[in-house]
Amino acid sequence: MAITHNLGFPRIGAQRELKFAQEKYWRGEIDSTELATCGKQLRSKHWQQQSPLDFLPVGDFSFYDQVLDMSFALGNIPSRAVNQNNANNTELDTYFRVARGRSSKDTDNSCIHAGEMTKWFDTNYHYIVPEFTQDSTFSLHSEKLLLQISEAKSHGANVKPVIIGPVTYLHLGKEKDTSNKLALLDRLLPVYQQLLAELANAGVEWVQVDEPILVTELDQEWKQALEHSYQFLKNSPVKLLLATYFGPLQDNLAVISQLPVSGVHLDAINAKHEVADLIKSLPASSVVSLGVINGRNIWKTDLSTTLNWLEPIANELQERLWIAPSCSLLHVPVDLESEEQLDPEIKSWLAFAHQKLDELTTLQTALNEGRNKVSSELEANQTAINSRHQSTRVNNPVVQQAVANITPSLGQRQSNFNTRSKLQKEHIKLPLYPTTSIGSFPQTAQIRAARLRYKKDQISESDYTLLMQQEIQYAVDQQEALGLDVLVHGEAERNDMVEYFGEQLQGYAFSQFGWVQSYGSRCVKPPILFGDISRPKAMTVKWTQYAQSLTEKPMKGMLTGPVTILNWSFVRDDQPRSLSCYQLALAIREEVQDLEKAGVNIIQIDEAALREGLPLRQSQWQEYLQWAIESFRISANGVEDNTQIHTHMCYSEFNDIISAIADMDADVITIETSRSDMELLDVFDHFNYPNDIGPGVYDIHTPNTPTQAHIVELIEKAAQRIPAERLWINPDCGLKTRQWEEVIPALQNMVSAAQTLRQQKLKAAS
Ligand SMILES: CN1c2c(nc(N)[nH]c2=O)NC[C@@H]1CNc1ccc(C(=O)N[C@@H](CCC(=O)N[C@@H](CCC(=O)N[C@@H](CCC(=O)O)C(=O)O)C(=O)O)C(=O)O)cc1
Ligand SMILES: N[C@@H](CCS)C(=O)O
Ligand SMILES: [Zn+2]
Repeated sequence: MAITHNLGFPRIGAQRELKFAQEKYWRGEIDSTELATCGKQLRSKHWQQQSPLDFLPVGDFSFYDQVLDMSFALGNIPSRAVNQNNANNTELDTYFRVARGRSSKDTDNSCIHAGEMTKWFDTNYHYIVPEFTQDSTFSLHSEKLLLQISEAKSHGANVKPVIIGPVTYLHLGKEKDTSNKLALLDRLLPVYQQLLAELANAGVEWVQVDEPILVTELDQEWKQALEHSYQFLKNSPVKLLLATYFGPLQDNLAVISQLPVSGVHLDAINAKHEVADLIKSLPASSVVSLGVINGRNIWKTDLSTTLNWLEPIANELQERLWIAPSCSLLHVPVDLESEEQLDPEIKSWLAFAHQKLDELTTLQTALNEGRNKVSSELEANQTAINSRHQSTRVNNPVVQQAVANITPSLGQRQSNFNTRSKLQKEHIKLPLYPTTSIGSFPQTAQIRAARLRYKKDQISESDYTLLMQQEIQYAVDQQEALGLDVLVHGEAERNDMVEYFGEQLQGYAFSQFGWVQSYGSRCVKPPILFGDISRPKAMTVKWTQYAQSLTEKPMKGMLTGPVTILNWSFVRDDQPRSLSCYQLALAIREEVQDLEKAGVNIIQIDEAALREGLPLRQSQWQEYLQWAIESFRISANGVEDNTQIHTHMCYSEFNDIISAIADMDADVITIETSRSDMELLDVFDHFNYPNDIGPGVYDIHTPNTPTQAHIVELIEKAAQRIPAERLWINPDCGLKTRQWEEVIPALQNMVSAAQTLRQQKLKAAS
């Protein structure tokens, strides 16, 4: 008898109800009761939808982030966020203050900095990093989880709370002083023990304890921490299902098999080859939960092939076999049925969260009652799988041939950087410390509303073009007035830096409602890469040309690079990622060349997700970097020497991959550095990185205006590491999430900082 369960359900809501409620609360348009009601309704709806499963997840809902929720449950709240001055301060306000730097009640815009945010393993979800000091203490605050357990039970459900395990929790966090966070483990474990006791009191039988760090390379001390922790929790009054996901266990399989837990969940999509060894290594009483439905993509599961593999395992394990998606469904959209505009053939190949759970229950019925009980479901599934395999829309021989014809020369510039740099200086006249921005300007409600009207056919294409041109004109005027040196068109016409390109490339499909949470209330709608990629026509040229027509200053063309498009799309599972990336590289190369032909002298190719896309295990980095860097080079290097190629990356910890970054050979790289006080530049200095660098001089994630003096200070620090002649001045990242009222004074200070430094340099020279 196989048992079904789910590791987590998307909480944002099929219509992004949670996002809209969060943002209304932050704007003061609804109160905390209304926000709580929205949360309760969503949870209730989601449990209802998961009701065919044997165990429902509880604790996967969050008003911002599940890691932050864990910090609150463990009483690990940064003291700066606890506002003692405000008697009306609620826990919700404190919570949002940690998440966002301020809460809806902080009308004074007080400068409490938000908790650091970083990506959740190799996904596009971002969590709030727990903070530790040597004085950190922990205390249990389980009220919210207990309340949700009783809510779930009122649905008559078998509940399975989901918590982040103690070792992963510590591993994910950051020491804010010189302490060693592992030393905190013994303070943390009693709180976990207390939590498990409270869950038992609430009638819980199983608790899912997530320890995804088990799919990463772990030092001996972290392996020991796992052993120590689960020995400590061994006599807990609930059964523990230790959940790992996102990859194989490799040498950690030996660790996990020694842990005294009642069950283990393995990602059987990415670690199918480890299933037999895991079963062998676990005690005969242990539950084996297999993640057999891919929780990271949107493709239908091949149910018959899965059953061929799973049936013997089910026979062997009997009631010890649990089946589930490979990981939480947080990373996929909610419901395919909402999609009305997807091509029916492509739609028939897809499964979102709802459909994945349907697949799971079909597998369960087939295993427990025989395939003939679900013969029509299996037949329909097989038809869809065959249709995808055989579709002529997937394969494009011309594209396949073009990839086969790739030679190293495609990734080579004509001359080396020194020669190019001289030519570019003659061609594009720029002052010392040239100022620029990263590309996007505020995506105002007006811009989004215009796009929505266009998508709903309420305005014509020409009206929409006109509206976007007005936005471009506005952005250009502002930049002229500010005195920036290299201008951008502002990206008003782009819904998202990846989806926008997906919408225009052949081989991509895109959804209407396929939203996935990226952080807090912010969502992305990853385009669906289903076939060979080609570019039917130019994608950005007319907007850039229009922008250039409005100014004498150089206008930077703005593209997203192949690696970032790949990493932030739902990708094919029928060919290696590297192959899809090369196809994207060829398409972007054509766009770069068209921009150059149209007279655009500076072209930025954003690779925001190149560093982020590194595999979880360092042993796989080289292989990834080889094809990723080559793809970037293919996209960028088909231009004349006097065309200047820029790239941009927001997450700029380059210590381990600086030679790969240098191999990209972009003429200019703009990076995020302001919060590190320019220390992230050390590695460029030590490596003698040869090309130009624009270290971000202010953090775009906060509404605070950087002062001119602070920017000057940062640039001076940068100039201690990189020769001034090779420095550019720009913000850390794009400005799409900011408002014009914030952008203007910040850029004013940035431009005047550059002017001050130029004058200082002149004086010093005379
Ligand atoms: C740099 N980042 C990105 C990542 N991944 C990407 N694919 N793209 C990125 O930029 N990963 C790492 C980071 C994550 N950061 C962000 C930052 C900001 C957002 C964000 O603002 N998301 C928006 C949605 C953006 C979008 O696609 N907008 C569309 C649709 C707009 C919309 O919702 N329209 C409403 C009506 C609105 C109105 O009337 O005013 C509707 O359709 O109902 C568009 O502009 O057309 C968000 O709101 O969450 C994401 C990740
Ligand atoms: N050109 C993009 C890069 C973001 S990482 C922007 O400015 O938004
Ligand atoms: Zn960026």
